[in-house]
Amino acid sequence: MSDTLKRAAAERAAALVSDGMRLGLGTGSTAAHFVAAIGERVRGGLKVIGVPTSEATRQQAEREGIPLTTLDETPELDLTVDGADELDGQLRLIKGGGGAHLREKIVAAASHRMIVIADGSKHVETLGRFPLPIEVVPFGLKATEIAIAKVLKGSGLNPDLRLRAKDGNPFVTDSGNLILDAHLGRIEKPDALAAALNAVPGVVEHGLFLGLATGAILATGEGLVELGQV
Ligand SMILES: O=C(CO)[C@H](O)[C@H](O)COP(=O)(O)O
Repeated sequence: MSDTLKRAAAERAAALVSDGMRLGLGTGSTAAHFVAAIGERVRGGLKVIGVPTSEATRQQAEREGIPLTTLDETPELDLTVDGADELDGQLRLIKGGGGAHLREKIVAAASHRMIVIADGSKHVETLGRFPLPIEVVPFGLKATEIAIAKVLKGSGLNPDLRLRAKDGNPFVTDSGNLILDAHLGRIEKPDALAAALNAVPGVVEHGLFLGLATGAILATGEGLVELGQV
């Protein structure tokens, strides 16, 4: 997706923000355009507070001069704007390509509205082409991996799990955990899979976001397309 399209979706989302809003600030290259657009509006006098979904977003928001808070101080948010790796027609998402899905999901769940900003190519018929990120605690990694593989097999899915790496080392999340990326191809029953993964000890959070997004702004070559309530 070109940066211009990402920015267009982000700027449309930023236009939905008004004074006094408590915002969840997403993570990733598309969300970064939203944070930049909000920063510009804050410098122009907009009064908002934000909860960042990652350390990277926190640093960007601080540079932009966006006042920040935490979910401990502000447990209820008006609007979260975040990117996604995939979304389907029911606004079900795969997130976590940037490894931030644990905080992203907590922040989205604390928000009255969650708007996804993404390019049109992320809109799919069936989720699963993008590998599903599963965040696990480092303790007992092998046992947890075996348990997840059993769940995948039991769900009729290929248990192709790969430990995410960065610069030759295991990728470590902001919360000190590891990520197993599940290369599934198609997820026909996301609700059942989400429930089964949630039941595995050692799984902290997976990247299936079900019933959280309330709207989406998709940037396509032909312009912006809106899904759900925007
Ligand atoms: O879930 C995410 C990070 O954990 C991102 O929102 C997702 O990876 C999309 O990123 P980008 O906008 O860079 O394509």
